[in-house]
Amino acid sequence: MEGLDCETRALAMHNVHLRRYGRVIVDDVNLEIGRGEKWILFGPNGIGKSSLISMMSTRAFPTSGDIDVLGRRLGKVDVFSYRHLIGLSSAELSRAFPPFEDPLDVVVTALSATTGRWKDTYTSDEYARARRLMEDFGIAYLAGKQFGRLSEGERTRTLICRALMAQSELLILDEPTTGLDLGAREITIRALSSLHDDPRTIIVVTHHLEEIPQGFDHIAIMGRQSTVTSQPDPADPAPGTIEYAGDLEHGLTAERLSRLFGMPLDVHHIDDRWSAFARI
Ligand SMILES: Nc1ncnc2c1ncn2[C@@H]1O[C@H](COP(=O)(O)OP(=O)(O)OP(=O)(O)O)[C@@H](O)[C@H]1O
Repeated sequence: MEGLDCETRALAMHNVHLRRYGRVIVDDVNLEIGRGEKWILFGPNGIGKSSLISMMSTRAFPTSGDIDVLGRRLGKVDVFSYRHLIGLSSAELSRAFPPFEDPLDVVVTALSATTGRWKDTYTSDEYARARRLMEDFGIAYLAGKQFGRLSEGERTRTLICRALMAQSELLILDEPTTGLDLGAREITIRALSSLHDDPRTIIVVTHHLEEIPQGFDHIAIMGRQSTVTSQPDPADPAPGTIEYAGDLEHGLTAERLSRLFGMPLDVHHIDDRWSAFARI
């Protein structure tokens, strides 16, 4: 692969395709992310963002193409030898925990990359760090409760704390503000904005421009792979691919977003926050 070398590259995808049950979901994705960079992954519903995240986090393998995560080629190196270097927060991951698990343990078990505490033990310093993270995200009160009984917003924030707890080099947060009320959303965006100079590589998936944390200055935008057949088929939509990867300012244009969502949109960037609205 060209571009960044493996020392400076956190992630590289080259001609990546993913097929599920005979249907191509992700088509010809090429993407390079440098170590320490802060990226947004953006695109319409069903375009393949979560599928891409599954591969970036070593939970799924491409049907064809090459993926290098933290310098290891997916499929060539045992993923369990380096998965602890990847912090992940996603709705899918939240289903992996026993319902009676203490949210504090959900956070602290990131250190051993396990989902469910058993014989593993953690130091008081490690628990203190987990509690501090939960305080930062406004969920310190959840310690001692049961993970399975949390609201969607509480679960989401617990998983973000868990992703930050791990000694990871790559952090992937899939829709970290889903289900959060306005206050919780702003606390989360502020906490993520404070990571702008963190040495870790961070990728945040979001649907809403106003949820882009400050300091996240790269964006990968997914769109439908254009086909030679002119008419789009709603029953069998074309697979998703990366149609733009680069800096936010050049990526988030009204013209591109209007085309992507099939409606005239205005894009605003005020006081370091982005937003988009349909043109009336
Ligand atoms: N295991 C699977 N088997 C079959 N189809 C799948 C599978 N996983 C995802 N898909 C399909 O692949 C497409 C992309 O799904 P994916 O969840 O990656 O999209 P997304 O961009 O994350 O969507 P959203 O924004 O709605 O969360 C969808 O059409 C989905 O139905």
